[in-house]
Amino acid sequence: MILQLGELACSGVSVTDSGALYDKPGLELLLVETEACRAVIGLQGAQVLEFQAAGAEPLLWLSPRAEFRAGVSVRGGVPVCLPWFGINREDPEKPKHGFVRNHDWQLASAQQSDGRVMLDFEYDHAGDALFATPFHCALTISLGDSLEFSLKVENTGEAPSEFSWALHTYFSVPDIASVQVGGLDGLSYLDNTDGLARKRQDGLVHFSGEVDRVYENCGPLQQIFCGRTIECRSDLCDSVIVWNPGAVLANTVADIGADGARGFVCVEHGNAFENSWTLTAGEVRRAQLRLKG
Ligand SMILES: O=P(O)(O)OC[C@H]1O[C@H](O)[C@H](O)[C@@H](O)[C@@H]1O
Repeated sequence: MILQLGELACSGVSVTDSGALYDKPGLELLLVETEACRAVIGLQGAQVLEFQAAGAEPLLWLSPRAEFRAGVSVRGGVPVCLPWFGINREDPEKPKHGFVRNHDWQLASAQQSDGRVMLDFEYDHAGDALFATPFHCALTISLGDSLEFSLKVENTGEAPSEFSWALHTYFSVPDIASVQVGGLDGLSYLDNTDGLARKRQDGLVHFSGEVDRVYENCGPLQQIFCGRTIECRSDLCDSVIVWNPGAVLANTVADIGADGARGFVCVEHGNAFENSWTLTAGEVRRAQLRLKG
């Protein structure tokens, strides 16, 4: 069953829009305000835009230059990249990071229990020229003292198909120059700033300019050290992508800007490249992510 927003009757959750919250009309949003947290979620892309647990700093970065327009991904929060991550390997002309981040999802349910708000979003793709395989995906977003995601993807077509994806989290940090990312030591990664050359991570990840790396076959825990420690715990997310454009590249991106890159680090969880999922006809796969800090 799909909820019409007007029927939403979950305590702590209200319907608003980007005009009311950011003075930039264009997108419908949900505002979650409970004793445990405050969060903003866009119907477009089922994208969490803000999350702040009670007594903690804001977890996510939302660009002050973000656009709120139908069909355009909002810069910040947690965009969902799917059914392919990054540049489409068969046709680089196709939109980067797939298309589900640029379309409205359906809200299937909203409930509050044990102090957490749970929002169930669904997205159905019929199969088209962009991606021939029809699929169904469901994303449960759980909001309490942590921000949690549970993603399910189902191949509803009649032939096997490859899916790659990521929860592309923008974490808010005071200054990228002093950020370090842990939990990736000893892993090999594909360096997207060097033609996807395969390299090996030695110790913590540091930032002194553009960093764009895909780590494969990762463990379940990464940490972001940025004055506080943010913990990312995942289940069945074998790829971790670490990205910051650095000031030079950021200056060429309208919705970031040269000074914007200082304030965030992307540590993205999913399954891409070698870890992409091949789903047979009717097959369902799931993955989880929990963010706390
Ligand atoms: O600008 P977008 O399409 O949202 O992509 C933003 C970034 O996402 C990922 O982290 C990729 O690894 C980067 O190469 C890309 O630039």
